[in-house]
Amino acid sequence: MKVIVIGPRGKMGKLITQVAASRDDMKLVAGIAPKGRDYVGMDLGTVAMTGSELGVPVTDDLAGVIDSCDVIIDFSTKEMAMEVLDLAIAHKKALVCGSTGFSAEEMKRFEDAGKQIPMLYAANTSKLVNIMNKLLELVTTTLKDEIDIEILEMHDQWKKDAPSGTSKEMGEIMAHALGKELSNIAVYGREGESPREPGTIGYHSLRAGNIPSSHTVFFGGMGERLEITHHSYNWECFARGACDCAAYLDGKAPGFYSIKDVLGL
Ligand SMILES: NC(=O)C1=CN([C@@H]2O[C@H](COP(=O)(O)OP(=O)(O)OC[C@H]3O[C@@H](n4cnc5c(N)ncnc54)[C@H](OP(=O)(O)O)[C@@H]3O)[C@@H](O)[C@H]2O)C=CC1
Ligand SMILES: O=C(O)C1=N[C@H](C(=O)O)C[C@H](O)C1
Repeated sequence: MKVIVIGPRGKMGKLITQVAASRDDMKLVAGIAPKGRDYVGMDLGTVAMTGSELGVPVTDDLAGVIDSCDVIIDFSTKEMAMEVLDLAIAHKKALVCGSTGFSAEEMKRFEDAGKQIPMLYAANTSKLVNIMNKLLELVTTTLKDEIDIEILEMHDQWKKDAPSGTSKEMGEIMAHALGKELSNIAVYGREGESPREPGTIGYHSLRAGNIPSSHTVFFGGMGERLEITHHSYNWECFARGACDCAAYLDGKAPGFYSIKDVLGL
């Protein structure tokens, strides 16, 4: 399948380009940069450091190249995501979006896009994180209000959003398992904030150095606690997952897909 990568100089965009370039079932046809970057016009392989030239350019004109692709992979920014989404719908192209930090209204736009194009949104494309989500569902469904739930996530100092998209998704999964529509967000340890209330889910975000990604969910019971943790050592697991999501969309009918479909979870 023919692939366009948005933001090929970014941390994720670069790795996704490298993984896609190494796959026999994918052919990169362009990389998309923000308007006017000095690397526009350069070879995608050079920009994304794939080890050799790919013979396709980085451009800042998605509309001009979009018809040459089957699928777009977008891990860039939440602002760019909406522009990419509109163009994907207008040109009937499959889209994988893994960016985070969206409002409920923006998430609804992704969901609605599934009526017109094959659309896959995944806040986390690691296989192990998505298996961890099943474990969270099991513990919460089993114990309900018997336990206190706290999510601690750690990322690098450059991450723009907090809490992470993954921890918001984990909170939603567990709130749903508790029979609640929305999780209550509780933050502790700051002056003037009240102590923990029963039935809430606490979110804690830590940003330091170049930590790739860590998520721990603490289930606090009486006299015991369970901690379930995922650590990534780098961002490769997310890039591989992103390409698996794109390959999954090949030939699919319009629909709003999730990584659970890709992994059969
Ligand atoms: N779903 C998942 O599993 C994962 C999701 N993420 C999410 O992916 C997103 C990107 O993360 P990360 O790679 O760390 O971020 P970076 O800041 O490293 O990269 C973002 C890239 O987007 C590019 N960009 C910005 N605006 C535009 C635009 N208008 N058009 C085209 N490209 C644009 C930037 O270009 P330039 O370099 O020129 O400034 C940059 O290369 C975040 O939302 C993050 O949370 C991250 C890891 C895993
Ligand atoms: O920005 C990152 O790095 C990551 N972002 C995603 C998120 O917000 O959950 C996924 C992963 O944690 C890495």
